[in-house]
Amino acid sequence: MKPMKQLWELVKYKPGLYIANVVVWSIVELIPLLPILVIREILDSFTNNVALDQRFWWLIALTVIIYLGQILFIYMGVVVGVLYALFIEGLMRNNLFKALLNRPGAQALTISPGEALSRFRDDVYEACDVLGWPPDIVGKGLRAFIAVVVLATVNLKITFLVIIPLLVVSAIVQQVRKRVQKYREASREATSKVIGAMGEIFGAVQAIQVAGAEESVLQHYRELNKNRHSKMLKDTLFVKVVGSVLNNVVHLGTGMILLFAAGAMKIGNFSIGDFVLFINYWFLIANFTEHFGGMLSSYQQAKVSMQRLWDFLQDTPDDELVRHEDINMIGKLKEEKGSNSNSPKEDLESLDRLEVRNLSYCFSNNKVGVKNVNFTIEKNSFTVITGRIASGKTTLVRLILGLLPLQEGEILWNDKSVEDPSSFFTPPRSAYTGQVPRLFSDTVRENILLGQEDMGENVVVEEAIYSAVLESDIASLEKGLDTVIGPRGVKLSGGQQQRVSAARMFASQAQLYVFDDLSSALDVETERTLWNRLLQKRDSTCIAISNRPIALQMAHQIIVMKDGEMIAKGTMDELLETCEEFQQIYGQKNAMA
Ligand SMILES: Nc1ncnc2c1ncn2[C@@H]1O[C@H](COP(=O)(O)OP(=O)(O)OP(=O)(O)O)[C@@H](O)[C@H]1O
Repeated sequence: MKPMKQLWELVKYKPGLYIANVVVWSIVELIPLLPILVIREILDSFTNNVALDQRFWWLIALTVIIYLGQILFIYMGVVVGVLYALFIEGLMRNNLFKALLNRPGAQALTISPGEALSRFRDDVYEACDVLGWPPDIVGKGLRAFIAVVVLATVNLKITFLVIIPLLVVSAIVQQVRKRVQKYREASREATSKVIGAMGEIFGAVQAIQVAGAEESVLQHYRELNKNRHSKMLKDTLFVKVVGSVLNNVVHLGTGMILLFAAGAMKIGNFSIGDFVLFINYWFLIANFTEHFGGMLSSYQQAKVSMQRLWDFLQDTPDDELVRHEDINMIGKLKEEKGSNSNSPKEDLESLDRLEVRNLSYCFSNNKVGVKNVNFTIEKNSFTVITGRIASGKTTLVRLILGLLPLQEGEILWNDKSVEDPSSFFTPPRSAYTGQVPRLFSDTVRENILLGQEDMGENVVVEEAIYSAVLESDIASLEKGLDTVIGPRGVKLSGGQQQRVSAARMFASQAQLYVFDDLSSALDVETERTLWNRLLQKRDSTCIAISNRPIALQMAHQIIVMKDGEMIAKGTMDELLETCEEFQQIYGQKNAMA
Protein backbone atom coordinates (compact mmCIF):
# COMPACT_ATOMS: atom_id res chain seq x y z
CA MET A 1 0.00 0.00 0.00
CA LYS A 2 1.27 3.48 -0.88
CA PRO A 3 1.93 5.89 2.03
CA MET A 4 -0.55 8.36 0.54
CA LYS A 5 -3.25 5.71 0.47
CA GLN A 6 -2.59 4.81 4.10
CA LEU A 7 -2.84 8.48 5.07
CA TRP A 8 -6.11 8.75 3.17
CA GLU A 9 -7.42 5.75 5.10
CA LEU A 10 -6.51 7.55 8.32
CA VAL A 11 -8.36 10.67 7.17
CA LYS A 12 -11.41 8.51 6.38
CA TYR A 13 -11.25 6.93 9.84
CA LYS A 14 -12.76 10.04 11.51
CA PRO A 15 -13.79 12.23 8.54
CA GLY A 16 -16.04 14.52 10.60
CA LEU A 17 -13.26 15.27 13.06
CA TYR A 18 -10.77 15.85 10.27
CA ILE A 19 -13.07 18.25 8.41
CA ALA A 20 -13.75 20.11 11.69
CA ASN A 21 -9.98 20.28 12.16
CA VAL A 22 -9.51 21.80 8.68
CA VAL A 23 -12.38 24.30 9.08
CA VAL A 24 -11.41 25.49 12.58
CA TRP A 25 -7.71 25.87 11.77
CA SER A 26 -8.51 27.62 8.49
CA ILE A 27 -10.54 30.19 10.44
CA VAL A 28 -7.65 30.54 12.93
CA GLU A 29 -5.26 31.21 10.06
CA LEU A 30 -7.55 33.61 8.21
CA ILE A 31 -8.34 35.78 11.23
CA PRO A 32 -4.94 37.64 11.33
CA LEU A 33 -5.74 39.22 7.93
CA LEU A 34 -8.43 41.36 9.51
CA PRO A 35 -6.66 43.22 12.35
CA ILE A 36 -3.89 44.23 9.96
CA LEU A 37 -6.47 45.89 7.69
CA VAL A 38 -7.93 47.63 10.76
CA ILE A 39 -4.49 48.84 11.89
CA ARG A 40 -3.80 50.12 8.37
CA GLU A 41 -7.04 52.09 8.57
CA ILE A 42 -6.06 53.57 11.96
CA LEU A 43 -2.55 54.52 10.79
CA ASP A 44 -3.86 56.12 7.62
CA SER A 45 -6.32 58.13 9.76
CA PHE A 46 -3.31 59.43 11.76
CA THR A 47 -1.28 60.37 8.73
CA ASN A 48 -4.27 62.08 7.07
CA ASN A 49 -4.83 64.10 10.31
CA VAL A 50 -8.36 62.74 10.75
CA ALA A 51 -9.67 63.49 14.31
CA LEU A 52 -9.87 60.54 16.77
CA ASP A 53 -13.63 60.21 16.68
CA GLN A 54 -15.90 57.36 17.74
CA ARG A 55 -14.94 55.40 14.64
CA PHE A 56 -11.40 55.04 15.99
CA TRP A 57 -12.60 53.43 19.20
CA TRP A 58 -14.87 51.12 17.24
CA LEU A 59 -11.87 50.00 15.24
CA ILE A 60 -9.89 49.31 18.43
CA ALA A 61 -12.86 47.37 19.87
CA LEU A 62 -13.13 45.42 16.62
CA THR A 63 -9.43 44.47 16.80
CA VAL A 64 -9.83 43.21 20.38
CA ILE A 65 -12.94 41.19 19.42
CA ILE A 66 -11.11 39.67 16.44
CA TYR A 67 -8.20 38.54 18.63
CA LEU A 68 -10.55 37.15 21.30
CA GLY A 69 -12.33 35.24 18.54
CA GLN A 70 -9.01 33.87 17.38
CA ILE A 71 -8.20 32.63 20.90
CA LEU A 72 -11.54 30.84 21.01
CA PHE A 73 -10.92 29.17 17.63
CA ILE A 74 -7.37 28.18 18.64
CA TYR A 75 -8.83 26.49 21.71
CA MET A 76 -11.35 24.61 19.55
CA GLY A 77 -8.61 23.74 17.06
CA VAL A 78 -6.39 22.27 19.77
CA VAL A 79 -9.27 20.14 21.07
CA VAL A 80 -10.25 18.69 17.68
CA GLY A 81 -6.60 18.40 16.55
CA VAL A 82 -5.46 16.54 19.64
CA LEU A 83 -8.54 14.33 19.64
CA TYR A 84 -8.04 13.39 16.00
CA ALA A 85 -4.32 12.68 16.57
CA LEU A 86 -5.17 10.46 19.55
CA PHE A 87 -7.69 8.54 17.46
CA ILE A 88 -5.39 7.80 14.55
CA GLU A 89 -2.32 7.05 16.67
CA GLY A 90 -4.51 4.83 18.87
CA LEU A 91 -5.85 3.02 15.80
CA MET A 92 -2.38 2.33 14.41
CA ARG A 93 -0.97 1.16 17.76
CA ASN A 94 -4.01 -1.02 18.30
CA ASN A 95 -3.63 -2.60 14.84
CA LEU A 96 0.09 -3.09 15.32
CA PHE A 97 -0.49 -4.78 18.65
CA LYS A 98 -3.12 -7.08 17.15
CA ALA A 99 -0.84 -8.01 14.26
CA LEU A 100 1.92 -8.78 16.74
CA LEU A 101 -0.30 -11.00 18.88
CA ASN A 102 -1.72 -12.79 15.84
CA ARG A 103 1.69 -13.84 14.58
CA PRO A 104 3.02 -17.29 15.48
CA GLY A 105 4.51 -16.81 18.96
CA ALA A 106 8.06 -17.79 18.06
CA GLN A 107 8.11 -15.21 15.27
CA ALA A 108 6.22 -12.36 16.91
CA LEU A 109 9.22 -10.11 17.49
CA THR A 110 12.15 -10.16 15.13
CA ILE A 111 13.66 -7.09 16.77
CA SER A 112 14.51 -6.33 20.38
CA PRO A 113 11.66 -5.24 22.71
CA GLY A 114 13.30 -1.79 22.99
CA GLU A 115 13.27 -1.33 19.22
CA ALA A 116 9.69 -2.53 19.08
CA LEU A 117 8.74 0.11 21.65
CA SER A 118 10.44 2.75 19.54
CA ARG A 119 8.30 1.71 16.55
CA PHE A 120 5.13 1.77 18.63
CA ARG A 121 5.92 5.19 20.08
CA ASP A 122 8.05 7.21 17.65
CA ASP A 123 7.24 5.72 14.27
CA VAL A 124 3.50 5.75 14.85
CA TYR A 125 3.78 9.37 16.02
CA GLU A 126 5.77 10.43 12.95
CA ALA A 127 3.56 8.51 10.54
CA CYS A 128 0.51 10.33 11.92
CA ASP A 129 2.11 13.73 12.49
CA VAL A 130 2.01 14.60 8.78
CA LEU A 131 -1.80 14.67 8.92
CA GLY A 132 -1.61 17.54 11.39
CA TRP A 133 -0.17 19.78 8.64
CA PRO A 134 -2.93 19.99 6.00
CA PRO A 135 -5.51 21.66 8.30
CA ASP A 136 -2.91 24.38 8.90
CA ILE A 137 -1.80 24.54 5.30
CA VAL A 138 -5.29 24.96 3.83
CA GLY A 139 -5.85 28.05 5.98
CA LYS A 140 -2.34 29.39 5.45
CA GLY A 141 -2.62 28.87 1.68
CA LEU A 142 -5.96 30.63 1.49
CA ARG A 143 -4.58 33.40 3.68
CA ALA A 144 -1.49 33.79 1.49
CA PHE A 145 -3.64 33.94 -1.64
CA ILE A 146 -5.91 36.63 -0.20
CA ALA A 147 -2.82 38.53 1.05
CA VAL A 148 -1.24 38.47 -2.43
CA VAL A 149 -4.49 39.70 -4.03
CA VAL A 150 -4.85 42.51 -1.47
CA LEU A 151 -1.19 43.56 -1.84
CA ALA A 152 -1.46 43.44 -5.62
CA THR A 153 -4.42 45.82 -5.51
CA VAL A 154 -2.35 48.20 -3.34
CA ASN A 155 0.88 48.03 -5.37
CA LEU A 156 1.27 45.44 -8.10
CA LYS A 157 4.92 46.20 -8.84
CA ILE A 158 6.24 45.78 -5.27
CA THR A 159 4.12 42.66 -4.78
CA PHE A 160 5.58 41.13 -7.90
CA LEU A 161 9.16 42.07 -6.98
CA VAL A 162 9.08 40.45 -3.52
CA ILE A 163 6.97 37.39 -4.32
CA ILE A 164 9.00 36.09 -7.28
CA PRO A 165 12.33 35.61 -5.38
CA LEU A 166 10.43 33.90 -2.57
CA LEU A 167 8.84 31.43 -4.97
CA VAL A 168 12.17 30.71 -6.69
CA VAL A 169 14.05 30.09 -3.42
CA SER A 170 11.16 27.95 -2.08
CA ALA A 171 11.21 25.78 -5.20
CA ILE A 172 14.98 25.24 -4.87
CA VAL A 173 14.64 24.44 -1.17
CA GLN A 174 11.88 21.89 -1.89
CA GLN A 175 14.21 20.05 -4.25
CA VAL A 176 16.92 19.93 -1.59
CA ARG A 177 14.45 18.78 1.05
CA LYS A 178 14.10 15.42 -0.72
CA ARG A 179 17.34 14.45 0.94
CA VAL A 180 15.59 14.69 4.31
CA GLN A 181 14.29 11.16 3.87
CA LYS A 182 17.80 9.74 3.61
CA TYR A 183 19.02 11.51 6.74
CA ARG A 184 15.82 10.70 8.60
CA GLU A 185 16.04 6.99 7.81
CA ALA A 186 19.59 6.85 9.12
CA SER A 187 18.77 8.75 12.31
CA ARG A 188 15.67 6.65 13.10
CA GLU A 189 17.63 3.45 12.56
CA ALA A 190 20.41 4.66 14.86
CA THR A 191 17.89 5.73 17.53
CA SER A 192 16.19 2.33 17.41
CA LYS A 193 19.50 0.60 17.91
CA VAL A 194 20.26 2.69 21.00
CA ILE A 195 16.83 2.06 22.51
CA GLY A 196 17.04 -1.65 21.64
CA ALA A 197 20.46 -1.97 23.25
CA MET A 198 19.24 -0.16 26.34
CA GLY A 199 16.34 -2.59 26.69
CA GLU A 200 18.62 -5.58 26.25
CA ILE A 201 21.16 -4.24 28.77
CA PHE A 202 18.42 -3.64 31.37
CA GLY A 203 17.17 -7.17 30.81
CA ALA A 204 20.60 -8.71 31.18
CA VAL A 205 22.24 -6.79 34.05
CA GLN A 206 23.04 -9.98 35.90
CA ALA A 207 24.54 -11.71 32.86
CA ILE A 208 26.70 -8.66 32.17
CA GLN A 209 27.91 -8.52 35.78
CA VAL A 210 28.77 -12.19 36.07
CA ALA A 211 30.65 -12.04 32.77
CA GLY A 212 32.51 -8.95 34.04
CA ALA A 213 31.49 -7.31 30.76
CA GLU A 214 30.35 -3.93 32.12
CA GLU A 215 33.11 -1.95 30.41
CA SER A 216 32.77 -3.63 27.01
CA VAL A 217 28.97 -3.36 27.09
CA LEU A 218 29.27 0.33 27.96
CA GLN A 219 31.79 0.76 25.17
CA HIS A 220 29.37 -0.87 22.71
CA TYR A 221 26.60 1.39 24.01
CA ARG A 222 28.84 4.45 23.65
CA GLU A 223 29.57 3.53 20.05
CA LEU A 224 25.88 3.15 19.27
CA ASN A 225 25.27 6.55 20.85
CA LYS A 226 28.15 8.10 18.94
CA ASN A 227 26.69 6.81 15.72
CA ARG A 228 23.25 8.11 16.69
CA HIS A 229 24.78 11.46 17.65
CA SER A 230 26.37 11.88 14.23
CA LYS A 231 23.24 10.73 12.31
CA MET A 232 20.93 12.93 14.38
CA LEU A 233 23.28 15.87 13.97
CA LYS A 234 23.25 15.54 10.19
CA ASP A 235 19.48 15.15 10.16
CA THR A 236 18.79 18.11 12.48
CA LEU A 237 21.43 20.32 10.88
CA PHE A 238 20.04 19.70 7.43
CA VAL A 239 16.47 20.49 8.49
CA LYS A 240 17.61 23.63 10.37
CA VAL A 241 19.75 24.89 7.47
CA VAL A 242 16.88 24.47 5.04
CA GLY A 243 14.53 26.19 7.51
CA SER A 244 16.91 29.07 8.07
CA VAL A 245 17.40 29.64 4.32
CA LEU A 246 13.65 30.08 4.00
CA ASN A 247 13.57 32.24 7.09
CA ASN A 248 16.22 34.53 5.71
CA VAL A 249 14.36 34.87 2.46
CA VAL A 250 11.57 36.39 4.56
CA HIS A 251 13.98 38.99 5.99
CA LEU A 252 15.36 39.62 2.54
CA GLY A 253 11.83 40.26 1.34
CA THR A 254 11.24 42.69 4.21
CA GLY A 255 14.39 44.55 3.15
CA MET A 256 13.14 44.70 -0.43
CA ILE A 257 9.78 46.08 0.71
CA LEU A 258 11.61 48.79 2.70
CA LEU A 259 13.70 49.62 -0.33
CA PHE A 260 10.85 49.78 -2.84
CA ALA A 261 8.36 51.33 -0.41
CA ALA A 262 10.72 54.22 0.38
CA GLY A 263 10.74 55.23 -3.27
CA ALA A 264 6.97 54.88 -3.63
CA MET A 265 6.32 56.80 -0.39
CA LYS A 266 8.55 59.61 -1.57
CA ILE A 267 6.37 60.17 -4.60
CA GLY A 268 3.28 59.89 -2.39
CA ASN A 269 1.52 56.77 -3.73
CA PHE A 270 2.34 54.52 -0.74
CA SER A 271 1.03 55.32 2.74
CA ILE A 272 2.35 54.31 6.20
CA GLY A 273 -0.71 52.09 6.46
CA ASP A 274 0.20 50.40 3.16
CA PHE A 275 3.71 49.86 4.42
CA VAL A 276 2.48 48.17 7.62
CA LEU A 277 0.07 46.12 5.51
CA PHE A 278 2.88 44.98 3.20
CA ILE A 279 5.27 44.04 6.00
CA ASN A 280 2.63 42.03 7.88
CA TYR A 281 1.04 40.36 4.89
CA TRP A 282 4.47 39.53 3.56
CA PHE A 283 5.13 37.54 6.76
CA LEU A 284 1.85 35.70 6.29
CA ILE A 285 2.74 34.79 2.69
CA ALA A 286 6.25 33.63 3.62
CA ASN A 287 4.80 31.71 6.56
CA PHE A 288 2.79 29.66 4.07
CA THR A 289 5.81 28.69 1.95
CA GLU A 290 7.77 27.80 5.10
CA HIS A 291 4.97 25.61 6.42
CA PHE A 292 4.38 24.04 3.06
CA GLY A 293 8.04 22.99 3.06
CA GLY A 294 7.63 21.71 6.62
CA MET A 295 4.72 19.56 5.50
CA LEU A 296 6.76 18.06 2.66
CA SER A 297 9.57 17.21 5.12
CA SER A 298 7.05 15.71 7.47
CA TYR A 299 5.72 13.58 4.60
CA GLN A 300 9.23 12.27 3.90
CA GLN A 301 9.58 11.40 7.59
CA ALA A 302 6.16 9.73 7.59
CA LYS A 303 7.22 7.58 4.62
CA VAL A 304 10.29 6.38 6.53
CA SER A 305 8.25 5.60 9.62
CA MET A 306 5.59 3.79 7.62
CA GLN A 307 8.18 1.62 5.94
CA ARG A 308 9.55 0.73 9.39
CA LEU A 309 6.04 -0.11 10.60
CA TRP A 310 5.39 -2.31 7.55
CA ASP A 311 8.67 -4.10 8.20
CA PHE A 312 7.53 -4.61 11.76
CA LEU A 313 4.28 -6.18 10.49
CA GLN A 314 6.37 -8.72 8.52
CA ASP A 315 4.04 -10.84 6.39
CA THR A 316 0.82 -9.27 7.73
CA PRO A 317 -0.71 -7.22 4.85
CA ASP A 318 0.26 -3.51 5.01
CA ASP A 319 -3.34 -2.32 5.00
CA GLU A 320 -3.86 -4.00 8.40
CA LEU A 321 -1.98 -1.05 9.88
CA VAL A 322 -4.82 1.37 9.10
CA ARG A 323 -7.77 -1.03 9.21
CA HIS A 324 -10.77 0.84 10.63
CA GLU A 325 -11.92 -0.44 13.95
CA ASP A 326 -13.63 0.97 17.01
CA ILE A 327 -10.85 1.66 19.46
CA ASN A 328 -12.88 2.84 22.40
CA MET A 329 -11.10 6.18 23.04
CA ILE A 330 -14.00 7.95 24.73
CA GLY A 331 -16.08 6.77 27.69
CA LYS A 332 -15.71 3.61 29.74
CA LEU A 333 -13.36 0.88 28.54
CA LYS A 334 -15.16 -2.11 27.07
CA GLU A 335 -14.54 -5.54 28.56
CA GLU A 336 -12.15 -7.47 26.30
CA LYS A 337 -12.88 -11.15 26.07
CA GLY A 338 -9.84 -13.41 26.45
CA SER A 339 -9.28 -16.09 23.84
CA ASN A 340 -10.11 -18.79 26.40
CA SER A 341 -13.60 -17.49 26.80
CA ASN A 342 -14.20 -18.13 23.07
CA SER A 343 -13.69 -21.83 23.53
CA PRO A 344 -15.68 -23.04 26.52
CA LYS A 345 -14.44 -26.34 27.80
CA GLU A 346 -17.62 -28.26 27.09
CA ASP A 347 -17.35 -27.43 23.35
CA LEU A 348 -13.94 -29.05 23.09
CA GLU A 349 -13.46 -32.49 21.75
CA SER A 350 -11.29 -34.25 24.32
CA LEU A 351 -8.00 -35.63 23.10
CA ASP A 352 -7.80 -39.32 22.21
CA ARG A 353 -4.92 -39.17 19.83
CA LEU A 354 -2.52 -36.56 18.48
CA GLU A 355 -0.79 -37.33 15.22
CA VAL A 356 1.99 -35.55 13.40
CA ARG A 357 2.43 -36.32 9.67
CA ASN A 358 5.40 -35.38 7.52
CA LEU A 359 6.13 -32.24 9.50
CA SER A 360 8.94 -30.13 8.02
CA TYR A 361 10.10 -26.61 8.72
CA CYS A 362 12.82 -24.49 7.21
CA PHE A 363 13.90 -21.17 8.78
CA SER A 364 14.13 -18.05 6.63
CA ASN A 365 17.93 -18.43 6.44
CA ASN A 366 17.35 -21.84 4.77
CA LYS A 367 18.39 -23.61 7.94
CA VAL A 368 16.45 -26.85 8.30
CA GLY A 369 14.51 -26.84 11.58
CA VAL A 370 12.83 -30.23 11.27
CA LYS A 371 12.41 -32.62 8.37
CA ASN A 372 9.66 -35.10 7.69
CA VAL A 373 8.71 -35.98 11.26
CA ASN A 374 5.93 -38.53 11.93
CA PHE A 375 4.61 -39.83 15.24
CA THR A 376 1.42 -40.46 17.18
CA ILE A 377 0.66 -39.73 20.81
CA GLU A 378 -2.10 -41.56 22.65
CA LYS A 379 -4.31 -40.14 25.37
CA ASN A 380 -2.82 -40.19 28.92
CA SER A 381 0.64 -41.01 27.65
CA PHE A 382 3.99 -39.43 28.44
CA THR A 383 6.16 -38.76 25.38
CA VAL A 384 9.71 -37.48 25.72
CA ILE A 385 11.49 -35.83 22.78
CA THR A 386 15.22 -36.19 23.17
CA GLY A 387 18.30 -35.34 21.15
CA ARG A 388 21.53 -33.41 21.21
CA ILE A 389 21.80 -29.63 21.25
CA ALA A 390 20.29 -28.03 18.11
CA SER A 391 18.76 -31.31 16.94
CA GLY A 392 15.35 -29.67 16.33
CA LYS A 393 13.45 -30.55 19.52
CA THR A 394 12.17 -27.06 20.30
CA THR A 395 11.38 -26.36 16.65
CA LEU A 396 9.29 -29.53 16.55
CA VAL A 397 7.09 -28.65 19.54
CA ARG A 398 6.79 -25.01 18.44
CA LEU A 399 5.57 -26.21 15.07
CA ILE A 400 2.99 -28.51 16.61
CA LEU A 401 1.70 -25.72 18.84
CA GLY A 402 1.53 -23.18 16.00
CA LEU A 403 4.27 -21.01 17.48
CA LEU A 404 5.95 -21.38 14.09
CA PRO A 405 3.86 -21.31 10.90
CA LEU A 406 3.00 -24.65 9.35
CA GLN A 407 4.97 -25.00 6.10
CA GLU A 408 4.70 -28.67 5.30
CA GLY A 409 2.90 -31.59 6.87
CA GLU A 410 -0.18 -32.06 8.97
CA ILE A 411 -1.22 -32.19 12.61
CA LEU A 412 -4.27 -34.26 13.50
CA TRP A 413 -6.31 -34.05 16.69
CA ASN A 414 -8.43 -37.23 16.95
CA ASP A 415 -7.76 -37.93 13.25
CA LYS A 416 -9.04 -34.50 12.23
CA SER A 417 -6.62 -32.13 10.59
CA VAL A 418 -5.89 -28.95 12.57
CA GLU A 419 -6.15 -26.01 10.16
CA ASP A 420 -4.69 -23.29 12.34
CA PRO A 421 -2.52 -24.75 15.10
CA SER A 422 -1.77 -21.33 16.64
CA SER A 423 -5.38 -20.69 17.58
CA PHE A 424 -6.16 -24.37 18.18
CA PHE A 425 -3.40 -25.26 20.61
CA THR A 426 -4.33 -22.90 23.43
CA PRO A 427 -5.78 -23.63 26.89
CA PRO A 428 -7.81 -25.58 27.72
CA ARG A 429 -6.73 -27.78 24.80
CA SER A 430 -3.04 -27.44 25.48
CA ALA A 431 -0.60 -25.61 27.73
CA TYR A 432 3.07 -24.95 27.09
CA THR A 433 6.14 -23.75 28.93
CA GLY A 434 9.22 -22.78 26.97
CA GLN A 435 12.83 -23.27 28.00
CA VAL A 436 12.93 -19.93 29.76
CA PRO A 437 10.06 -19.42 32.21
CA ARG A 438 8.20 -16.18 31.51
CA LEU A 439 7.07 -14.76 34.83
CA PHE A 440 5.67 -11.33 35.65
CA SER A 441 6.40 -8.96 38.49
CA ASP A 442 3.27 -9.90 40.41
CA THR A 443 2.21 -12.34 43.11
CA VAL A 444 2.72 -16.09 42.77
CA ARG A 445 -1.07 -16.48 42.62
CA GLU A 446 -1.44 -14.06 39.71
CA ASN A 447 1.47 -15.67 37.90
CA ILE A 448 -0.29 -19.01 38.15
CA LEU A 449 -3.80 -17.82 37.32
CA LEU A 450 -2.88 -15.13 34.77
CA GLY A 451 -6.15 -13.34 35.38
CA GLN A 452 -8.23 -16.54 35.32
CA GLU A 453 -10.91 -16.72 38.05
CA ASP A 454 -10.27 -19.38 40.64
CA MET A 455 -13.17 -21.60 41.65
CA GLY A 456 -14.17 -21.31 45.32
CA GLU A 457 -11.37 -21.59 47.86
CA ASN A 458 -8.26 -21.52 45.71
CA VAL A 459 -9.10 -24.96 44.33
CA VAL A 460 -7.39 -24.43 40.99
CA VAL A 461 -4.28 -22.81 42.45
CA GLU A 462 -3.90 -25.41 45.21
CA GLU A 463 -4.19 -28.28 42.73
CA ALA A 464 -1.75 -26.62 40.36
CA ILE A 465 0.75 -26.07 43.19
CA TYR A 466 0.50 -29.70 44.22
CA SER A 467 1.00 -30.95 40.66
CA ALA A 468 4.02 -28.66 40.24
CA VAL A 469 5.51 -29.88 43.55
CA LEU A 470 5.56 -26.31 44.83
CA GLU A 471 3.77 -26.71 48.16
CA SER A 472 6.83 -26.52 50.44
CA ASP A 473 8.30 -23.63 48.41
CA ILE A 474 5.10 -21.60 48.76
CA ALA A 475 4.97 -22.32 52.50
CA SER A 476 8.49 -20.93 52.88
CA LEU A 477 7.69 -17.69 51.04
CA GLU A 478 7.12 -14.65 53.25
CA LYS A 479 3.54 -14.05 52.11
CA GLY A 480 2.89 -17.46 50.57
CA LEU A 481 0.84 -17.21 47.38
CA ASP A 482 0.65 -13.43 47.77
CA THR A 483 4.41 -12.93 47.60
CA VAL A 484 5.42 -10.58 44.79
CA ILE A 485 8.19 -12.32 42.89
CA GLY A 486 9.90 -9.36 41.17
CA PRO A 487 10.60 -8.75 37.48
CA ARG A 488 10.75 -12.07 35.59
CA GLY A 489 10.45 -13.84 38.96
CA VAL A 490 13.96 -12.87 40.14
CA LYS A 491 13.07 -13.52 43.78
CA LEU A 492 12.63 -17.23 43.07
CA SER A 493 15.26 -19.86 42.38
CA GLY A 494 15.59 -21.25 38.84
CA GLY A 495 13.79 -24.46 39.85
CA GLN A 496 11.01 -22.50 41.58
CA GLN A 497 10.56 -20.34 38.47
CA GLN A 498 10.24 -23.46 36.34
CA ARG A 499 7.67 -24.96 38.67
CA VAL A 500 5.61 -21.75 38.94
CA SER A 501 5.46 -21.85 35.12
CA ALA A 502 4.42 -25.49 35.31
CA ALA A 503 1.75 -24.61 37.92
CA ARG A 504 0.42 -22.00 35.46
CA MET A 505 0.04 -24.76 32.89
CA PHE A 506 -1.72 -27.05 35.35
CA ALA A 507 -4.08 -24.23 36.39
CA SER A 508 -5.30 -24.09 32.79
CA GLN A 509 -6.45 -27.72 33.20
CA ALA A 510 -5.42 -28.51 29.67
CA GLN A 511 -5.66 -31.89 27.95
CA LEU A 512 -2.19 -31.70 26.49
CA TYR A 513 0.81 -30.42 28.45
CA VAL A 514 3.98 -29.55 26.56
CA PHE A 515 7.20 -28.85 28.50
CA ASP A 516 10.44 -27.68 26.97
CA ASP A 517 13.24 -28.76 29.29
CA LEU A 518 11.15 -28.15 32.39
CA SER A 519 13.28 -30.17 34.72
CA SER A 520 16.69 -28.70 33.87
CA ALA A 521 16.91 -26.89 37.22
CA LEU A 522 15.22 -29.57 39.36
CA ASP A 523 16.86 -32.11 41.63
CA VAL A 524 16.26 -35.76 40.87
CA GLU A 525 13.68 -36.33 43.61
CA THR A 526 11.61 -33.24 42.80
CA GLU A 527 11.65 -34.19 39.13
CA ARG A 528 10.54 -37.74 39.87
CA THR A 529 7.69 -36.47 42.08
CA LEU A 530 6.62 -34.00 39.43
CA TRP A 531 6.38 -36.57 36.62
CA ASN A 532 4.67 -39.03 38.97
CA ARG A 533 2.02 -36.52 39.97
CA LEU A 534 1.52 -35.56 36.36
CA LEU A 535 1.03 -39.18 35.30
CA GLN A 536 -1.48 -39.69 38.11
CA LYS A 537 -3.61 -36.79 36.88
CA ARG A 538 -6.70 -37.81 34.97
CA ASP A 539 -6.87 -36.92 31.30
CA SER A 540 -3.39 -35.57 31.03
CA THR A 541 -1.35 -36.25 27.96
CA CYS A 542 2.15 -34.93 28.08
CA ILE A 543 5.03 -34.12 25.72
CA ALA A 544 8.32 -33.15 27.33
CA ILE A 545 11.60 -32.20 25.76
CA SER A 546 14.26 -33.67 27.97
CA ASN A 547 17.55 -35.54 28.00
CA ARG A 548 17.29 -36.30 31.71
CA PRO A 549 17.39 -39.98 32.73
CA ILE A 550 14.33 -39.80 35.05
CA ALA A 551 12.10 -38.40 32.32
CA LEU A 552 13.47 -40.96 29.81
CA GLN A 553 12.89 -43.80 32.27
CA MET A 554 9.30 -42.76 32.94
CA ALA A 555 8.35 -42.07 29.33
CA HIS A 556 5.86 -44.30 27.52
CA GLN A 557 7.40 -43.24 24.24
CA ILE A 558 10.69 -41.55 23.35
CA ILE A 559 11.32 -39.67 20.11
CA VAL A 560 14.98 -39.26 19.18
CA MET A 561 15.91 -36.24 17.07
CA LYS A 562 19.11 -35.70 15.14
CA ASP A 563 19.85 -32.86 12.69
CA GLY A 564 16.14 -32.03 12.48
CA GLU A 565 15.09 -35.60 11.69
CA MET A 566 13.37 -38.15 13.87
CA ILE A 567 15.82 -41.02 13.73
CA ALA A 568 14.10 -43.40 16.17
CA LYS A 569 11.15 -43.83 18.47
CA GLY A 570 10.22 -46.38 21.12
CA THR A 571 10.52 -47.08 24.80
CA MET A 572 13.76 -46.63 26.65
CA ASP A 573 14.56 -50.34 26.63
CA GLU A 574 13.90 -50.64 22.91
CA LEU A 575 16.04 -47.62 22.09
CA LEU A 576 18.89 -48.71 24.31
CA GLU A 577 19.05 -51.84 22.20
CA THR A 578 18.57 -50.34 18.78
CA CYS A 579 19.61 -46.67 18.68
CA GLU A 580 23.25 -45.70 19.01
CA GLU A 581 22.42 -41.99 19.25
CA PHE A 582 20.08 -42.67 22.16
CA GLN A 583 22.63 -44.89 23.87
CA GLN A 584 25.10 -42.02 23.79
CA ILE A 585 22.62 -39.42 25.05
CA TYR A 586 21.35 -41.67 27.82
CA GLY A 587 24.80 -42.95 28.68
CA GLN A 588 26.23 -39.46 29.12
CA LYS A 589 23.33 -38.16 31.16
CA ASN A 590 23.07 -41.27 33.28
CA ALA A 591 26.76 -41.06 34.12
CA MET A 592 26.27 -37.39 35.15
CA ALA A 593 23.15 -38.10 37.25
N1 LIG B 1 14.85 -18.50 14.55
C1 LIG B 1 15.76 -19.28 13.99
N2 LIG B 1 16.33 -18.92 12.84
C2 LIG B 1 17.22 -19.70 12.23
N3 LIG B 1 17.63 -20.90 12.71
C3 LIG B 1 17.10 -21.31 13.86
C4 LIG B 1 16.15 -20.54 14.57
N4 LIG B 1 15.79 -21.20 15.69
C5 LIG B 1 16.48 -22.35 15.69
N5 LIG B 1 17.27 -22.42 14.60
C6 LIG B 1 18.17 -23.52 14.22
O1 LIG B 1 17.39 -24.70 14.09
C7 LIG B 1 18.08 -25.81 14.62
C8 LIG B 1 17.22 -26.51 15.65
O2 LIG B 1 17.07 -25.65 16.77
P1 LIG B 1 16.21 -26.07 18.03
O3 LIG B 1 16.13 -24.89 18.93
O4 LIG B 1 14.95 -26.66 17.57
O5 LIG B 1 17.12 -27.20 18.67
P2 LIG B 1 16.97 -27.95 20.05
O6 LIG B 1 17.17 -29.38 19.78
O7 LIG B 1 15.73 -27.56 20.74
O8 LIG B 1 18.23 -27.36 20.81
P3 LIG B 1 18.48 -27.22 22.40
O9 LIG B 1 18.58 -28.56 22.97
O10 LIG B 1 19.77 -26.48 22.45
O11 LIG B 1 17.34 -26.43 22.91
C9 LIG B 1 19.38 -25.26 15.19
O12 LIG B 1 20.41 -25.51 14.28
C10 LIG B 1 19.15 -23.79 15.33
O13 LIG B 1 20.34 -23.06 15.12
